Amino acid sequence: MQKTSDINVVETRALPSPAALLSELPKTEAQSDFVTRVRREIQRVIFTDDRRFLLIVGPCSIHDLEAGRDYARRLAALSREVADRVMIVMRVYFEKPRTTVGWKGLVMDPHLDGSHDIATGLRTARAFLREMLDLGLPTATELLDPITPQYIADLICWSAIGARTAESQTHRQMASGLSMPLGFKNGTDGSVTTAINAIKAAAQPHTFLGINLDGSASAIVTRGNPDCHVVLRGGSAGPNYSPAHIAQTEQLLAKAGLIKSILVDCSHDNSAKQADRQPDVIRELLAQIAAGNTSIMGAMIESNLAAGNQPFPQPREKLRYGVSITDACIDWTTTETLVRELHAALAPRFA
Ligand SMILES: O=C[C@H](O)[C@H](O)COP(=O)(O)O
Ligand SMILES: C=C(OP(=O)(O)O)C(=O)O
Repeated sequence: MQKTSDINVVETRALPSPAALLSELPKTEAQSDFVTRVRREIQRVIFTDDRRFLLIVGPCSIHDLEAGRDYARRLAALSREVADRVMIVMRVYFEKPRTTVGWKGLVMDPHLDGSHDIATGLRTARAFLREMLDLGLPTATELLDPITPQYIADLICWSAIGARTAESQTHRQMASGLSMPLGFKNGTDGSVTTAINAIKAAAQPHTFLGINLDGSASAIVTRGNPDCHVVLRGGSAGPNYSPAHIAQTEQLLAKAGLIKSILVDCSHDNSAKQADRQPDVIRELLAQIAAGNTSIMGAMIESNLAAGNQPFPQPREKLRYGVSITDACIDWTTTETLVRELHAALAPRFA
């Protein structure tokens, strides 16, 4: 008989079940309380009465755990310093969507060598998230593969669905069952309607295919996630954080019956992938806030210990410490100065 399936499948490798990983690396009561409290605080910043500015900041991707810890310790200290006006959440991104191909993040390839040891990737991600929470640092990530959340989502305070997947029904369904506030990016073509449609879809109940905690194929039945918002990240036509773009997004949100709450990603097409333009984007947002804007509730910045990025793949021992292997970032000193500037500029709001 002719073979009609698995023609292009080389191998299937069994993974530990989510339940096995959760029991190997359980969360403590303190971590659970922290995640619950932070999610509630973020929800209040997005939708109700917490007037702090939500700042999602950190590396484009985590590839070196020691550098990630080094960055996190600095960010935790800075976060305590500005906590009265700025709510800092660290980008702890383990899954990277690619325009064509490239390294897909620590979950998919933790050894950075194309061996794709996903079991180790999931274990590493979970262990690292626990460390972040123990530092008192809220966690943000992009959820890309629809199975990954079963292994790590209990340790995540805020998540993103990226520009390449905001239009995907699979991701909207997944979002409908997630327990944390979540930002949908506008499409890579700049379409904000994509993100708005995603918010509407994710708020509804869904039933879809997934795995349960034991790893068995299951129909997952969700309630709908009411805590989703728009993230403006620019698009193929250029940036979308100008007063005119913000006003247009407010109108689209109002027309859809959604709250006018917008987070601006200062990176990606909002800075033409020139990382050092990100401070200017923050300054423009601050100018709009000073002029009376109330819909901009936060921003995202790609930042690392050192500026820029470095070519990848290349031998691990040749990688420069604290430098991104995905998108370029601003360095720590620039980040620290910018966050303090943001904190100072927000003083009138709390006077
Ligand atoms: O944030 C990361 C990147 O912009 C995204 O993963 C796409 O990267 P690529 O265009 O280099 O594949
Ligand atoms: C991939 C990312 O962003 P976007 O989906 O906006 O390209 C990201 O924030 O890492």
